[in-house]
Amino acid sequence: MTERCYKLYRYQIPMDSQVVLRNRFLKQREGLLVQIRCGESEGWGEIAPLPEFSQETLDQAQQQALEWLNAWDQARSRNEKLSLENCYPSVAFGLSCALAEMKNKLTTEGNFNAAPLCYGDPDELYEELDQLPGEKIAKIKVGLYEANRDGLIADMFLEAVPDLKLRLDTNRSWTPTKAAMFAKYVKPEHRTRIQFIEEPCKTPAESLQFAAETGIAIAWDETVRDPAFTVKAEPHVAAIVIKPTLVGSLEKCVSLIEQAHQQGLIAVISSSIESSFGLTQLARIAQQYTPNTTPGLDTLDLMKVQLVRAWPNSTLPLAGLDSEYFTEV
Ligand SMILES: O=C(O)CCC(=O)c1ccccc1C(=O)O
Ligand SMILES: [Mg+2]
Repeated sequence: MTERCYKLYRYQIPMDSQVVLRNRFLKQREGLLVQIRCGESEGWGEIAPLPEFSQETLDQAQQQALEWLNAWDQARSRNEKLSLENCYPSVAFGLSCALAEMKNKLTTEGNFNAAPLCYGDPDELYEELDQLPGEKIAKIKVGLYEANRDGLIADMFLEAVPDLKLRLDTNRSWTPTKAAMFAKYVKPEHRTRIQFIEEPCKTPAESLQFAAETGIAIAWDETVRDPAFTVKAEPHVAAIVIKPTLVGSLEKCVSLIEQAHQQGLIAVISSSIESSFGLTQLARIAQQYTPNTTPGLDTLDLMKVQLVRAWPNSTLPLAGLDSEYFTEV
């Protein structure tokens, strides 16, 4: 009989003091690493509900993960499978990753060419773009300042860097009037190099209307997590953004990716501010399932330390399971 065992490690790491999530500062990032072992095979995953975005709390996720693992152990001893269907998204994602790793279903190669993320200082982005290998693609958070300023900045980048493609993210913050102000400052000949704006307006209908009026492509992010969401090709919709920690199991994410590709849409694997452990696993998922798309994973530098697995070329210190950041559950 194969011996099965599992362990949870809870982590808490300090963040850059500047990180704001919706309405609050995120001073610490907390989550769990899960290890499962079946005989000689071992797999790991990260379960890290994101405050302000996930419905579940970390305590709820931890309890559910323990219950599932216990039930899984029993089910496996009867040679049965146990579904992740009814688990919280963060739990389903972390556990499905651990299972996939254990079964050697996840490639070891990763796509670490994440799109550099810019929160507003253009000079920082110029520097990063200079050093970017391959496709020149960057992401700017907009909707935080005035819409005409956002438009000016986007247009300036597109003018200054002729092979640059931009992703913009408004997080549903513009009214139709503000969205129109933004567009007014982006010259029509530059608009095709906006790969997409994620959720420009407060509602999907307004975002579609904006895209139709301006010819600027959009992408769904928040909308993907709407229980009623289905993948469908619509005019000016270029992409769906998939944040696995907020979406669910690897299988569910892969199904969304396949549906997107069938409909001619880009699927972008993106961060929910996981630790370097989770981010490197997301880079591997991106490499395996969206090999031609730059993932949105440039969030490691919001943290002060990396955990267990290092992101290539990151200068942040790497802490192990025996470090002060971990407690075994
Ligand atoms: O998508 C990316 O490139 C980075 C991740 C990101 O922007 C994000 C990370 C956590 C929560 C929300 C968001 C967002 O898309 O607004
Ligand atoms: Mg977004």
